[in-house]
Amino acid sequence: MPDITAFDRSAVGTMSADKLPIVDIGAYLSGTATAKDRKASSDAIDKACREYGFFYVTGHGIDPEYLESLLKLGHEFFEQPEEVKDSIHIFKSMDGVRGYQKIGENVTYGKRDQQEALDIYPEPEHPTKDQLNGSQLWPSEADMPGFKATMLEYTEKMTKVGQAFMRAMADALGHEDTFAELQKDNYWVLRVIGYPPLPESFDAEQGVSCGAHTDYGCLTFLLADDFPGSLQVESKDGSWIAADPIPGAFVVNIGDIVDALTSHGYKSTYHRVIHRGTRYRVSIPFFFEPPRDWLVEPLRGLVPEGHTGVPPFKYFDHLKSMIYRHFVGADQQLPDKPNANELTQRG
Ligand SMILES: N=C(N)NCCCC[C@H](N)C(=O)O
Ligand SMILES: O=C(O)CCC(=O)C(=O)O
Ligand SMILES: [Fe+2]
Repeated sequence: MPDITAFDRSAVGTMSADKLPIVDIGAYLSGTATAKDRKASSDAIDKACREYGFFYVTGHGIDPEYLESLLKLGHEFFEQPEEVKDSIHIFKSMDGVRGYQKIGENVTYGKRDQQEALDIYPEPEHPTKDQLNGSQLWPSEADMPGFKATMLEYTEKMTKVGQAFMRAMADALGHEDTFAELQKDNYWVLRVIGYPPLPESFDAEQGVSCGAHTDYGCLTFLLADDFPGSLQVESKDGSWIAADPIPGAFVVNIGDIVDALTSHGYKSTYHRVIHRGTRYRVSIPFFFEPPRDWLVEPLRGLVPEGHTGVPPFKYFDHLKSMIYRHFVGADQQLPDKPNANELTQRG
């Protein structure tokens, strides 16, 4: 069980003046970079993954205007009439999780998040009612022309950036074979989130914009409207660092899978959203994931002496167990995170 009482994650808490590091992935995407360029890049990535698990990424090669247009599409989606959004509500999807969720229907550690959202997953070859195997619900072409094509195109572009990141990590950590497996048939999750501002005086005990959590996959690439202070990252001393957007950069964080693989060497860090003010905020996290049927095993040589590492688990089981506890009405006991504390308990 994760120790979520170690810090007071529900209260607003102390903010830190610390800033997240900036790393450049360009050397892993360009055909002309030298081995020296790649070394500089992978060293910086290694340091950022160990110290923060959260950083800014430049050199990804994705056009800033295109990214702006995606955020605009996100706004347009949430501005649709309630009936349009309801027509693709998750409760209407085959597997209960692909589509729209209203404000308060998302739950993090038992508290309702003050956000609405659209969850998008890869379309299975043969959709069924099995968990995470349904058909994706999309806004109709009449309501939102081009929305589906644009979002799917974005997942393709981001999968390539995620794979470049895996190459940088392989260079930093060794284990080329494992990292080669993490660069093909990658699963992904795309979430479009809308946050109305919290009321002037809100009770954190009743839930914030998004409660503190870690992400479940390999890497999260976040695209978000520029609202300083809204996204906050937990630092080692328990204070919160503002992960304010930087133009042209993604905010990137390590997820549970890379955390487990590296025996917590690369950290999946708790983060949360407390969005205040007067304007509506949209964010679009792209979750870069392992292949669907991947078995996660701690990498040899990275398990601290005297420990056994996180016991092997199936990535997709982890994803399903996390996803199906997210929504109102679901079983709301605290999820068992494979990355939390297990290492020291089993050592
Ligand atoms: N697919 C992902 N990672 N979605 C983001 C999760 C936000 C926290 C979630 N309600 C929780 O309870 O963990
Ligand atoms: O909206 C944000 O800035 C972050 C959202 C997030 O952490 C998530 O959905 O996993
Ligand atoms: Fe997150």
